[in-house]
Amino acid sequence: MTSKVQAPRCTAVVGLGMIGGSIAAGLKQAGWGGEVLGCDLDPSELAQGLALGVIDRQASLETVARDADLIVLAVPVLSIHRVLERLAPLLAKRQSPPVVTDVGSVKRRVREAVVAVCGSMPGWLVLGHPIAGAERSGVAAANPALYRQHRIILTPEADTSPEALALVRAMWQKLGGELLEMSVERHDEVLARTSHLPHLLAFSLVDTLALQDERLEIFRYAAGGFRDFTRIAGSDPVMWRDIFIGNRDAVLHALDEFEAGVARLRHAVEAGDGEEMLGIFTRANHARHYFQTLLNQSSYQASYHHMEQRNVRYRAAAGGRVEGRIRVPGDKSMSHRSIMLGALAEGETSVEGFLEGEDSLATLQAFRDMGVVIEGPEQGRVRIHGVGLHGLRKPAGPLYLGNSGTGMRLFSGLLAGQAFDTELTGDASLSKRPMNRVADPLRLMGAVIETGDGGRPPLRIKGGQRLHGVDYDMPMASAQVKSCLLLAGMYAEGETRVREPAPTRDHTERMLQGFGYPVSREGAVASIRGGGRLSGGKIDVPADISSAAFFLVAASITPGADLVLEHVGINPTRIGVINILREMGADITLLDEREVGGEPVADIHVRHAELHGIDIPQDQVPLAIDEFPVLFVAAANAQGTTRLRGAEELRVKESDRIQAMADGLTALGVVNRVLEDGIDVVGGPYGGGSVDSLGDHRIAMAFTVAALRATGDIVIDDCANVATSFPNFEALTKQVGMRLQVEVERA
Ligand SMILES: O=C(O)C1=C[C@@H](OP(=O)(O)O)[C@@H](O)[C@H](O)C1
Ligand SMILES: C=C(OP(=O)(O)O)C(=O)O
Repeated sequence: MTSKVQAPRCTAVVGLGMIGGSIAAGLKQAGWGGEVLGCDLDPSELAQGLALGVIDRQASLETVARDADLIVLAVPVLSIHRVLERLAPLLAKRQSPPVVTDVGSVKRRVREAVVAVCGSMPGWLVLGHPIAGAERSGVAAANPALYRQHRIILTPEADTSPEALALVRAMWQKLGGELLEMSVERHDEVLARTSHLPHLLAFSLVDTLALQDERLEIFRYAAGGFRDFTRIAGSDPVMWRDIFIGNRDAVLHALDEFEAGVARLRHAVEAGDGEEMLGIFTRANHARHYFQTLLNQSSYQASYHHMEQRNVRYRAAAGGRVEGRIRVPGDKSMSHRSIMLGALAEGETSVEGFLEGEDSLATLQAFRDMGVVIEGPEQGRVRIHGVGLHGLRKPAGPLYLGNSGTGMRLFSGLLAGQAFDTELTGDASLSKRPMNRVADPLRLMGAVIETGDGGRPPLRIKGGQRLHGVDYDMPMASAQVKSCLLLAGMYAEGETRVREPAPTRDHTERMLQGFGYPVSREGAVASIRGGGRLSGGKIDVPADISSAAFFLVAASITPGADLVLEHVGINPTRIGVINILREMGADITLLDEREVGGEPVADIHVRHAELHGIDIPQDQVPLAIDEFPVLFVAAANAQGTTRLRGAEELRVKESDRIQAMADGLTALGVVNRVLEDGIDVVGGPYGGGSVDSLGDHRIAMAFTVAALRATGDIVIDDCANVATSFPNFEALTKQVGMRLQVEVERA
């Protein structure tokens, strides 16, 4: 309970069934304080509640109205009207009314009942609904843990009293619930879809089968599927009758949507349309997995669903070892591109080594939203049923790209050439990142794009535009901008030419070629002609050198370290981190160099070495752009000063990476000096401390590595986004001997 709210002297539960009983029992068990009264029409329920210790005292409604400071109405929805008719005049006699709340599964109907009795919604009444239940009913089934880690929806009105709301929130928090607030209308729509419709289907399926088979013979054979699907048909019939009467319109609307969906599937089954079935089943399968991980909460999902944020805190204990052989997850840049080109290709594309991180999963989901059938991912394997360059369908809503700058910038190019309008959105971090770098050149090509304030997301892209090739000089060295324009170039008339001020990663060019789409390169210019086609094939995504970088530095700075990183992509436009570390004195050897699907790959052997500070060569900056956070940690462990210049791009990544790293290093006692386009880091011993990753995955991982040589533990806040690029980071750190503990707390 929050410290401001005083627990009431007397809490009353009116309606002592399973739901009300669980509230009473939970409050008593959690030490809510004061007396807990039970009130029910059925004297045997009350007697049982008393015998079981669920309540302290049985009470009439008159006693409740006189004594209670908090009243929970846990009666069926259609009985609320009747209870209020008796309760309201009794409460009117009190000087200050108690706080009243309810637990009904439909809210509009309850509000109507309140208004009918009281004339308007009183400020002391807070409507609520715990999303928890069980098939058993009656106080004997009361479970004090029923609400723990379950969602509790409150639907306060504009004039609900803040004190009343705070008390009801405190009660649910005491019971372990997780609170959400929304409007009455939204609640009823959401619940119609997520709860009422599935119950309706379960009741109906069991009833239909039971009627067909009077001796219920069929149920003897009913296996897991039937059992799982129909479990909820065992729920309380009276409660559910009330819910369907109470939420009639929203339920009918949900049922209409469902019938349309069933009709589509029926048609596919009738026509033997395997492709359509696969589409429906893979989308459903994915949605189901996604839903299951929702409660585990990554920030991607939390911000999309406007859920209570959690702070994932890393506690990296000082010291540790770095040894063994590991394979870090698949390359993020290539994973995004494999889905994009696979979806736009003709024929199937199978991908291995796909990064199952949130950024690339957001890209995958966006194509599903545009009608592309994608099987997997399962252990890095994905099969994409390409629809061709003109086969995408208009998505039903905005495409949500989470934390991913690459996603948003590459999508803007390929969507500028589609026949339909789209909107691209992202999380809080992505919503602050500059998008004019793609919107401006795309407009030169004839695209129509609106950005949010200051050239930030969301991006609204108008479809049906005729694009034409341009000759574009990029003002910054950005592979995302280059890739965006090359993708748009496939839809443009004539040739699109992009000149880069310094070489940047060339995965788009390589992969386009691999899909049979010609791209030419003369010096600093990459060019493409519109009107070609992509043909699907196989893609092997190597391990991501940007993820390997954390372990390259970890091993380099840790005495005795000896580590092999397997199957890492060593594309020359990505190996700045190796070049820079070697120049600092690192002991890094490439083993078994080979080419896999058009990309060079090697196992990387790295051992501890004494590092020394250097002036980082400017031509290496774009080739190591994502690796600087952890390179600064290498610098903190080197003899002398390491100087970085020409890296202003670091200021517009998931965080301002120059400032975020400088602040964290300073907190540990590492001397540094910040410049507009870089930083000086002075090597030397440093301590532990608290740092904020600012929700930036690479800052979080960099400070985890720093702990290997710190004299105290490093605590890092806001680390959920590590899952965007490196979902098994924690497991791999443990595997090599680092000492990372992950804690999750409600923010
Ligand atoms: O094209 C890509 O896949 C990427 C390009 C780089 O961004 P910029 O193009 O902004 O430099 C990099 O920081 C990002 O992580 C991935
Ligand atoms: C900058 C990065 O990614 P993005 O731009 O795709 O968000 C990164 O992964 O470091």
